[in-house]
Amino acid sequence: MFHAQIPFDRIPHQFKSGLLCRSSQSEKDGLKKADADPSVKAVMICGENGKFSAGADIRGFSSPKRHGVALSPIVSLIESSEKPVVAAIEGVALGGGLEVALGCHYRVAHAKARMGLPEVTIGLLPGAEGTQRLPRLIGVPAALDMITTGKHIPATEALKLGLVDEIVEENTIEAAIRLANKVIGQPLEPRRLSLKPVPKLPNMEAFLREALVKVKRQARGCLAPELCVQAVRAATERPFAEGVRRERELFGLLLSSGQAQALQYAFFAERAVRRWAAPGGASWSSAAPQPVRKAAVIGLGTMGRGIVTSLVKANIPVVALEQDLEYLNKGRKAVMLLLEREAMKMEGGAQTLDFHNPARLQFTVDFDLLCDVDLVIEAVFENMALKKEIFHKLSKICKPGALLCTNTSALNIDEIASATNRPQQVIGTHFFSPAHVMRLLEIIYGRHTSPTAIATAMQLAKALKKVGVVVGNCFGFVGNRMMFPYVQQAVFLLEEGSRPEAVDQVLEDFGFKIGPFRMSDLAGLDVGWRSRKEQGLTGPSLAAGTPARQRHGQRYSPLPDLLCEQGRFGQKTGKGWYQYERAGGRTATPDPWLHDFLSQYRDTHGIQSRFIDQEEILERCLFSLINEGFAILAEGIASGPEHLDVIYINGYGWPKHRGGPMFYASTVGLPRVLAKLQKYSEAHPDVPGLRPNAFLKKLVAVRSPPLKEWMSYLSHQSPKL
Ligand SMILES: CCCCCCCC(=O)CC(=O)SCCNC(=O)CCNC(=O)[C@H](O)C(C)(C)COP(=O)(O)OP(=O)(O)OC[C@H]1O[C@@H](n2cnc3c(N)ncnc32)[C@H](O)[C@@H]1OP(=O)(O)O
Ligand SMILES: NC(=O)C1=CN([C@@H]2O[C@H](COP(=O)(O)OP(=O)(O)OC[C@H]3O[C@@H](n4cnc5c(N)ncnc54)[C@H](O)[C@@H]3O)[C@@H](O)[C@H]2O)C=CC1
Repeated sequence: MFHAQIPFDRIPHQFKSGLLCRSSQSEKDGLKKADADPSVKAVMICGENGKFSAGADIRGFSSPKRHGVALSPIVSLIESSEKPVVAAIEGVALGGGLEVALGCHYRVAHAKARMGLPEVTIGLLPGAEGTQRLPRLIGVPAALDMITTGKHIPATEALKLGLVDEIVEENTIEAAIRLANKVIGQPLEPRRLSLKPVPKLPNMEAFLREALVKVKRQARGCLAPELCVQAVRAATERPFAEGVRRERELFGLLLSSGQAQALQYAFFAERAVRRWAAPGGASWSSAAPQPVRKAAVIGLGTMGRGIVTSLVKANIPVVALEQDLEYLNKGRKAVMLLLEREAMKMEGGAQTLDFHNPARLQFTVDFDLLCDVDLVIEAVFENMALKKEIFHKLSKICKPGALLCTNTSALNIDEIASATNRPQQVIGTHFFSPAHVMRLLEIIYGRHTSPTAIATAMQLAKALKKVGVVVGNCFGFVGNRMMFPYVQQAVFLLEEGSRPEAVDQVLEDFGFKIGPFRMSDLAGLDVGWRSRKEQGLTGPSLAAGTPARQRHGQRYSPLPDLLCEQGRFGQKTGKGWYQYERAGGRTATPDPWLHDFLSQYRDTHGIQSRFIDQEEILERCLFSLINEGFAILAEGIASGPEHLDVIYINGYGWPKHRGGPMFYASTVGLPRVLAKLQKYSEAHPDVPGLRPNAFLKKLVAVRSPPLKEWMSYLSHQSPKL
């Protein structure tokens, strides 16, 4: 028996999963030796440290020195061996790792192992013949599903699909050796996947056509899923060797598309933001979280019900509190409905949801029941006075160590904390709607927030399977602050001659899941209206004689206020920027009433309507958002551009294959972003959001360094960090 280990010479620090090395020379030599040695009757391939392989080192793909795909010859060599080769899969077999296993004649997996071809998620396709072998082994529908989604499947599912021959609860390597000994002398031809035909489907052509349509619709401009379908199609239409040539061609296309780079940047950015840093030098490496054994949520409206659902799913006992019995019953029904749906989705899986047990989920109107919780998340109306009243109460009732979190979307964390006797334990945990679905958790520290509180909130994000991003305190924090100028531009474009459907189309074509007007209709126009009234920008507190389209000397559009005054709150009222089939309807159709309203508005204010092209729509919306991003970086509200990008990808539907707004700016080129902002700012001098930020100008002046170097060009260490 010869035992080959996948070489692990490029293991990133603190990472125990093996990554394939570029040449894999030692493995190649070992296999050749085993084949030539008559005393070796069979070969077993396994990984190190309980992991088969997580595939190639992703950092290697962006390296200019990288040439071609070096793994295919090894996979072919394994497959063509005259002696049976058995893969012993423990931990993970992902990407190139699974492709190696597909080259083996037999596969044994540990029951806890996971397998997948995640290349699509980093903008690639399985480039070591995986798109050709997998359909031959498990059939086109299952292979397409794995290859186009990149999902990791558990060993039990792999066994059902026929991806592995055997699963074991205990020693995988011994089981693989046992199997290898058993099959010595048996013919290998039927086990060589490259020689097998792809199992036929009665309607293959129609199936592939439909798969392509579905994948394209979901991909929103991301190329990799579409090219994955094309590669699998090649497996169904061409002999193996030609299919491999096509796979290689498509792999090359993706590698040079720019999207792969953006997706790989996003992969590492998501991991980089875990290493948070805050004022006074506190950071992820020094601060330890407190355990959260029991939590409470106050307010069971849109956000609270999703937050409760998230906590229950993470197995954290919850007390859910409302202001009165009527709201409580409404909230309880909504939470139960969400949990029942979640339980249905989890049916058949290893985990179950225990939410009928009052020890796990309790509904109440009694604040005294919060006396023993470790953490409270407040999600009541966005009103400072109300929040302060609640936090004051909490600081009296909750035990001394309890963390007090607010889900405010924009309000000042320090002011909320000032109502308590423990400002060091007050922190913003900004969930995104729907809170049980969206992955982002923006974590906002105030002036007094302790490192332990930040570490605990980050730990909570992890427990909820969310991406926590730590940011500083300012109006709107990072995500909403960048969103304000974006939405503002969208509305200004309507004033100047565009229509909601035209603006949304451009941004949806760019890859956003939903354009700004459809988004406002979904979220409810009344939310922003209430906030503007509180800020004195509209409503009864607006000083008499204030010009309709100006506030504090800056351009202001009263259009959203006017819609709200007409009772047009969006989907909930059946009318907003669009019309809907009924109140609560979801299908947006352009509304002739709105078009007339816009023309009358322009006439009233003497605005000359003009045609606005797609380029201007895109640039004014995106570049104003990016410009705000530079301001946020310069003020030290976020530690780096990666934070802004992770926030936008996970909380605002920014297309991941464009890497986030700041990465996108770097691909467009900072000089171009600056020049365009200058141009638009000259045309609209009363719009501060278009005035190029000083940090952007500075970066251009120093010849636009790569994104990872930007922060080193900030002249001062920001007071926030
Ligand atoms: C021969 C060369 C050319 C061949 C070309 C043929 C085509 C290919 O071969 C194609 C490929 O394989 S592409 C790579 C496919 N594999 C993947 O996408 C796996 C990505 N990783 C994961 O899913 C999780 O990290 C995983 C499930 C593995 C582990 O999750 P955890 O939650 O336990 O850990 P993480 O926090 O995600 O990761 C720990 C550290 O490792 C870094 N890392 C993970 N996967 C990496 C990878 N594939 N390449 C480079 N670095 C990787 C990760 O960034 C993190 O680093 P630190 O933040 O510094 O700790
Ligand atoms: N709706 C959204 O998309 C997002 C909202 N947020 C923020 O989350 C918070 C909640 O927003 P929504 O859930 O949309 O509001 P909502 O209006 O849907 O729900 C608020 C709930 O709080 C309850 N409440 C009010 N006073 C209370 C009290 N004294 N004690 C207990 N419960 C009380 C209300 O009865 C209501 O059910 C706000 O601060 C908002 O800015 C944050 C992210 C997104």
